[in-house]
Parts: sequence; structure tokens; C-alpha cells
Amino acid sequence: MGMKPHILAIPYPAQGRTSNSSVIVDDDNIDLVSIPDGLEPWEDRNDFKKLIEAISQVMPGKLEEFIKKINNGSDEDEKISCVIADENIGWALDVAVKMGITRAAFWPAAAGQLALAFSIPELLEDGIINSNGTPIKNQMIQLSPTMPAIHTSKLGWACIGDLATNKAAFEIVSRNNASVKVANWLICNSALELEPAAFSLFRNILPIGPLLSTNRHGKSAGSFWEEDSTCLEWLDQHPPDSVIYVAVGSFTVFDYKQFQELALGLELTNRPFLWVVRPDPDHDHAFPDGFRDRVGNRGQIVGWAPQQQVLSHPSVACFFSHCGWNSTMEGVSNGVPFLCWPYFADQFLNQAYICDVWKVGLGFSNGDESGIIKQGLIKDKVEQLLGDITFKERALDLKELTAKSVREGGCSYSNLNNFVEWMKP
Ligand SMILES: O=c1ccn([C@@H]2O[C@H](COP(=O)(O)OP(=O)(O)O[C@H]3O[C@H](CO)[C@@H](O)[C@H](O)[C@H]3O)[C@@H](O)[C@H]2O)c(=O)[nH]1
Repeated sequence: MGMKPHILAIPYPAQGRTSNSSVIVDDDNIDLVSIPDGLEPWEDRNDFKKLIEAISQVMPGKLEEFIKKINNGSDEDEKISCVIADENIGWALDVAVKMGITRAAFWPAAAGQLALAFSIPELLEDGIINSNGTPIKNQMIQLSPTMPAIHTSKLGWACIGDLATNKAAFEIVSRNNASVKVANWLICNSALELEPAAFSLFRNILPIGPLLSTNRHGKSAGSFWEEDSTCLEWLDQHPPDSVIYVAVGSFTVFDYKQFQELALGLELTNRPFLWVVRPDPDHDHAFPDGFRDRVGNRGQIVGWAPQQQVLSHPSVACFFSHCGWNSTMEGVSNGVPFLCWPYFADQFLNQAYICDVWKVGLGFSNGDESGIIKQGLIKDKVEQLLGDITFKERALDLKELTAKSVREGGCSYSNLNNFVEWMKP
């Protein structure tokens, strides 16, 4: 009998990434261990520069120690035989090489986003960005005619925070470009049907997605926050295609004024809404005066929703989303049209896929002179999206296309199976 592989899967230490990490193996066979990310528990993990620097300084050494501890002295079949690491932590692949372990990189976002990262040498050569990754040309760019066009200011690493944060992000992206070359496999949580142009530009990126909990062999590995499932019963009380689901992921931070406008905008729509408002000790989420009383049972507010169950619920009409890639894949897989509210990094490209390429959603332009998107505009966009049946029709077509890819005979299905076969020693 062949030996069982012992795989070490290392997600990026953030919510969106951990949600994919237990998909490939049976949960009974998973041990969850943690490696320090270099920050103390009370330090601010929303300080991106600090987080990414701490991670790349502290985690490689800790990972090496951890692997040594397991591999020295274990029985042969206990030894780690393969490392799967998030592409964003390319150093983990370097550690695997150093220790003679086979390795795969997992890209949790759009292949188009990775294609942009892989195009850094050309972007530098064409004088579109400088050596800090800062855009020096003010223009739209498009890697190929069927890929989404994005503005240079919205290149993933160039819209994370202040200049120093963006520079730190750019350095890491560039370093990852080098590290990923040592990966034996580069798998991506997307489908060929969703991004044919990106996958044909970089054929080493293999789509295995969308990875969803409904396709999982076991149960979810869990999230950082506790899910409030009472909202499913609340959804049951509403007619099909009636509820606006609002969730902006694990990083988005709203400014006070924008939060208030969003609340008033939802109130103005006169439609039922389910709104995820994460409890955040650092930011004040004051609702407008009298808001909770006025909306009453029409507005359900939860700290963290079972999002995939929510999106598959028939009463959900549209998804007001920050366009994180997992949310994007979950909305697409459930045939739900989007209202796009991107916040940073790859979310602008994801919005461009949703609005311009797949045409299953609408975005907002930049808001008023202070950048605030007003309540009236929020209401108008909801009406525009839900008033035009073609958004829903295209969303349902896209759902079917993606579902085919993860079914037997589909492209993602066979890539995933080949990958699993490869991991077996
Ligand atoms: O109430 C909620 C809200 C969200 N989720 C889940 O949380 C995940 C959120 O993931 P995602 O939509 O990707 O957002 P982020 O957590 O913000 O993701 C980070 O990682 C993504 C993948 O790399 C990037 O695309 C994003 O820009 C980045 O912010 C999804 O699986 C959701 O189902 C819940 O379960 N309940």
C-alpha cells in the first residue's frame, strides 16, 4: 500500500484566505496548528504595512523550525511531503525548497490579478510604474483585449494605503514573482470560463475553482468571527429575489459619514436588507438617529453571516459587496447580481470583471467631492440593477458556466483531480 501524503497547507493569515484552506482533504485528517505572524495579539492587523512586514520577517524562521520539528524524528509517513502555500507568502515556497519538500502555490484571487503582477517587468519597461511600483502614467491598462481594463492607480499594490505601504506591498509582490517560480504547481481559485484571457496569457496558472463550502468534502475550517445563523430564518420570511445582502468583507473600514449614507440609502430603497456590520472596537458604527426603529424588521443587521448560505437563499436579490475574490466567486456561483463597492487592492479589478466583462453588476463612480457616495445614488443603483432583468439572466448563465467547470468533466474538476494525484507520494 502506498504511503499517505502529509501535506502542510499554509494560508495567508487573513480571513478571506483561510476560508479556502480545508477544501482539498477530508476534515478528519486535518490538524490545525498555528505559527506566530510576528505581531502581538493587541497589535493592529489592519495596519497593512506593519502586518506584511512582520509576516515576512518572522514567519519564515518559525515555519522552518516547525517543519524541522515534525520531520526530524517522525516516522517516514508522518514527514511533511508537500507544502501548499498562498502565493502571497512566497517565502514559504522558498523554505520548502530549502528543506527539499515539493511545493505548490495557491493563488486565492483572480488569475487576472496575478497576470498583472507577472507583468511588472513590462509595466516597468513601458514606464507605466516606477521602481517603487508607483504608477507614473495616468491611463487605463488592459493586458489583452478580452481582459478587464483598469486604471493605473488601481493596480493591486498601488491602492492599499499610503505610499510607504504601497511600496512595501510592491516589494512583496515582486519577491513573490520570483518565489513562485520554484513552485511545482500554481493553482488558482478561479475557473477557465471566467477568465479565459488571463489563463491563456499565463498557462502555468491552473484554475481549480471556485472552491466553495458546498463542494467541500468535509465541513468548514471556520472563520475568525462567530456566524449568526438567525438571519437564515429571517430570509425565509421574504419572497424570492427581494432582499439586498450587504457585506464588505473582513478588511473594509468605513468612514463614519459613508456608513451613515449607506444606512440611509438602504432605508430609502424600501426593500428588505440583510447587512453585515462587523463589531469593530476601533471604529464607531453609529447608525443614523432613529434608523433602527424606522427600518424595524425590514433591516436585519448581523455581526457575521453564513455568507455562502445567504447567497444561495432564494430571497436574496442582489449582493452589495466589496468585491473580495471569495465574495465574487460566491456571488457568481449562486447567480446573484452585484452592486460593487471596492475598497482596496484587487477589488477594483474584480469589480471590472463583474461590471465590464461578465456584466452581472453595477458600480458607483467616485462619489461627491469628498468621495462620499450619497444615499440617493445608492437607492438609484439598487433600482437600476433590480429593474433590469438582464443582470439576473446573465448572472444565472454565469452560474451555470462555473458550475460546469467544477463538475466531473469540467476544467477545474480535472485540474483539481490531477493536482490531488500529484500530491500522492
Ligand atoms: O458576514 C460574512 C462576511 C463574509 N464571509 C466570508 O468571508 C470571506 C470573505 O472573503 P473575500 O470576499 O475574499 O474578502 P476579504 O476577506 O476582504 O479578502 C481578502 O482576500 C481576498 C482573496 O485574496 C481578496 O480578493 C480581497 O481583496 C482581500 O480583502 C468569504 O468567503 C465570505 O463568505 C462570511 O462568511 N460572513
